[in-house]
Amino acid sequence: MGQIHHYDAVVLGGGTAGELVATGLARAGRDVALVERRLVGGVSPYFACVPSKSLLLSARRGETWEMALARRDALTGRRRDDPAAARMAEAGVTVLRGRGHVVEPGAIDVDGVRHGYDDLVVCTGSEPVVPAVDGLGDVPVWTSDEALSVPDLPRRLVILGGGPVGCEMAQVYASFGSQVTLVEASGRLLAGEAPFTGEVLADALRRMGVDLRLGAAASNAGRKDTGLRLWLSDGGTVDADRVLAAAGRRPRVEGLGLENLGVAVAPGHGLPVDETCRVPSEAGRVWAAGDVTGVARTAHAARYQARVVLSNLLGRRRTTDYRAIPRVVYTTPTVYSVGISPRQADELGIDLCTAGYDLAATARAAVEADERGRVELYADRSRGLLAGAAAAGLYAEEWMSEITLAIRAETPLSLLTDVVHAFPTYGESVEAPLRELAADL
Ligand SMILES: Cc1cc2nc3c(=O)[nH]c(=O)nc-3n(C[C@H](O)[C@H](O)[C@H](O)COP(=O)(O)OP(=O)(O)OC[C@H]3O[C@@H](n4cnc5c(N)ncnc54)[C@H](O)[C@@H]3O)c2cc1C
Ligand SMILES: NC(=O)c1ccc[n+]([C@@H]2O[C@H](COP(=O)([O-])OP(=O)(O)OC[C@H]3O[C@@H](n4cnc5c(N)ncnc54)[C@H](O)[C@@H]3O)[C@@H](O)[C@H]2O)c1
Repeated sequence: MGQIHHYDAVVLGGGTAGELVATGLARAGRDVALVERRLVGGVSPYFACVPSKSLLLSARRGETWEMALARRDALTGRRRDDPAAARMAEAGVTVLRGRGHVVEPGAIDVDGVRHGYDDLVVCTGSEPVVPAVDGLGDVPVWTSDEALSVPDLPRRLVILGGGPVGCEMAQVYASFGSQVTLVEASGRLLAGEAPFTGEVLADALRRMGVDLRLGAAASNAGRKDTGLRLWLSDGGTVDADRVLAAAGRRPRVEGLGLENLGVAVAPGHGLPVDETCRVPSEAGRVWAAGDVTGVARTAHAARYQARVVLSNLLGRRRTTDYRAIPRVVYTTPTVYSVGISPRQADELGIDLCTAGYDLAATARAAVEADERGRVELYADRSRGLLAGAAAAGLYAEEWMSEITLAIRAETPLSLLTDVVHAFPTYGESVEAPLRELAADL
């Protein structure tokens, strides 16, 4: 097998992270190839962030399913990647279509053709986990890929998992008329986040007619004359026409030839990276960014890590700081979490001082005629600084950025309490809890 070209860098995986690294390197004059086996752009524009947010917006506006599909398919470019590939070419990136597999340090095979590189950047993303449920292979199962790309509107949909994907999809499909049952193994929705967020969301979903089965896992599945049946660990059953597996995603590390670089990945974990996003390896310069690292698993975190890799590759040392990466669920109301959660604080033995505020007490809630939601701020008592926050409320994805900045910048509470918010906004809701924390610490 002859080597056809030696690149300064090969980026393996052309999603959110890979595109950013590859274009940045090319624009800086480096000879760079992007290896992509499916669609240039990865999952976000075609199967994840963009279509899910489009459908949620259509649901909120009360559009018909047909209008929502038309909007979704236009925004995703009907899942064609020509524009994204053209952007790469314009930036000077060589796109190598096919499956990449490292054969030895400095050499990668792409569908039978060998290419050389100085730096390798692994940006292969993640893949959905279909839970091990007996009989699930015999019934129609979607992952978010299908739920966000096909035109079907199942009459009865059962969703396995009450994380961000399960909650967003429950709201979408229930809004457009599917009878939705959501099965979540732990006792609440968004199990890793502040408990009130899952409660606010559960209330919103129940009001739309979603049947929530919390604290129950699916144990068996089978076909029925009309559709399928799921048997749950709490003895209950669910009849439906389709299952949507929303039970998490795993970093895509298999089949990449990482063993040929002496890189070991612990089962169920992401590709290990140091604070510069470099993969510890004896075999050359290997970097990683995005879901494959398993760190923060959002598009904005993928872009952040990609910028860190890019900077280091261009000779400007930069390190990551994950203290204030937002985690947002774009339902109505929105759930926004950032920094440390009460559960993480418990696990880490961090003493949190908590102050909260119900959005109903803001003038904005009266104006919007929407009193749902709450904000909670968490300060690290030993440091006297904000360490985390959570909010469930309309537009929280916009008005919580200030708290994100405060956590990242370690802004003193005395200064935060001097910030003036416009009236009438939901943003005013952080003023009272900030004063409370400043008084307590
Ligand atoms: C339903 C859903 C909704 C989401 N909504 C949001 C949201 O609203 N906001 C948000 O911030 N995040 C959201 N996310 C998460 C977000 O989509 C991901 O964090 C982000 O897209 C990860 O980007 P990435 O570059 O790491 O991976 P990807 O975009 O998955 O890119 C990886 C690429 O690598 C390619 N690849 C893999 N292996 C190989 C190989 N061997 N050879 C060649 N190519 C290969 C794949 O084909 C893929 O194109 C959502 C996720 C889902 C599932
Ligand atoms: N808005 C966003 O930023 C956004 C939106 C969607 C997804 N994402 C990303 O995608 C990733 C995957 O999201 P997700 O919601 O699929 O995963 P998740 O891991 O967040 O949640 C999966 C849930 O499924 C439950 N579960 C697992 N097996 C089950 C079973 N057999 N029966 C019932 N419940 C079961 C788990 O208890 C868990 O609560 C997340 O890491 C997230 O960062 C982000």
